[in-house]
Amino acid sequence: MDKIPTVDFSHLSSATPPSQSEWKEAAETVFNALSGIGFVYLTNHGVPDSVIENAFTESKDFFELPTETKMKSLKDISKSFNGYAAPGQESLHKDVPFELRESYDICGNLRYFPDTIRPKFGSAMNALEEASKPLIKSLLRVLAISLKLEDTDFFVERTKALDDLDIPSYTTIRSLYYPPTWNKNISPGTVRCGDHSDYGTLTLLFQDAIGGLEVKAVNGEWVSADPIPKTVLVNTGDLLEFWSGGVFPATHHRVLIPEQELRQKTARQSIVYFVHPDDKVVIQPLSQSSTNQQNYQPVTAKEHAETRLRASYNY
Ligand SMILES: O=C(O)CCC(=O)C(=O)O
Ligand SMILES: [Fe+2]
Repeated sequence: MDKIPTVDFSHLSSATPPSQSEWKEAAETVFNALSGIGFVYLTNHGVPDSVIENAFTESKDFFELPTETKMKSLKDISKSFNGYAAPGQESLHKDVPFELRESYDICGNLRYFPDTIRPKFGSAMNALEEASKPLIKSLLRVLAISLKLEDTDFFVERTKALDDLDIPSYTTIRSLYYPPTWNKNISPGTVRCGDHSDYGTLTLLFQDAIGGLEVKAVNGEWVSADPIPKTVLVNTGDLLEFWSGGVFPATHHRVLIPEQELRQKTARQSIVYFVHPDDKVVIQPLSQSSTNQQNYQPVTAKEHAETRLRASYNY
C-alpha cells in the first residue's frame, strides 16, 4: 500500500453510540491502514472545524511575536516539557544539522501559557485538546478491537491521563510553526522536520493547507501526505509498534523545505496531539506476530518516552 487511505468516522463520532458492526467495520479499515502505510486520514472525526481553526489562529498570533518575547516562554526541561522551543533547538533526526521549526508544547498538569501577552492562546489549545478526546478514545477502542483483544477498553484504561491530568504521562499537544524560508540563508541539509517516527501510541495531526509532510511507504518511497480539508491525519508511534508486536509499524515521516517559491514565502502550521499511555503502564508485546517476545524486555511507558525524548533535545 503506497497511498494513505481515508476512512469516514461518522458512525463513531455521532451522538448515537456505534453498533457492534460499526465498531467492527471501523476496526477493519483502520487496521488495514495502520498495519500497512501506518497513516490514515479521518473524515467526520467529530472535532469541530471552528475549534481547530481557532487553535491555528491563536498559535499563529503567538509565533508571530518577536523572538525575544517568545523566548520568555522558553521550555525549561528541568521543570517540565511545557513551553516554547526555538528554531534548531530540537531535532528529530540525529544527522540533520538544523531543523527549521518552532513549537509550543503543552503537557501534564504543570502547564503554563503566555497569558499576559497572548491571553487566548492557552484556552484555544485547551479547547482543541478537549474536543479531540472522544476521537482519541474511539481510536484506542478501534485499535483494541482490531487486535482482537477481549477487553476493548484495554488501551483506554491504560491512557487514564486523558481524563485526569494528575496521572503522569507524556501525552502532549504540540503547536508547530515552520517559518517562511524565502530569502533566508538556509544552509544545505536544513529541513523543517527531520525523518523520524513518533514515540507514543498514536498521533493526531491537524495541518494547514500548505503541505510538505511526507510519509515513508512500505516500499521505501516517500509519499506526500497532502492536506485534505476537514480531515485529521492519524499515525502510530513506536511504542505501539512494540506493544502490538510489530503489527502496527511506526512509519517514518518528515517535512522538507518546500521547492516552490510560493510555499517558501508562506509559513506552515500544524498541530499534533501525541497520545502516550500513563507513565506507569508496563509495555510488552501483546502478540508475537513478527517479533519474538522473549527478546524484548518489558519497559514502562515513562522509560520508553524518556529514552526517545533525551535523544531529541539539543540542550
Ligand atoms: O508538522 C508536521 O506535519 C509533522 C510534525 C511531526 O511529525 C512531529 O512533530 O512529530
Ligand atoms: Fe512526527
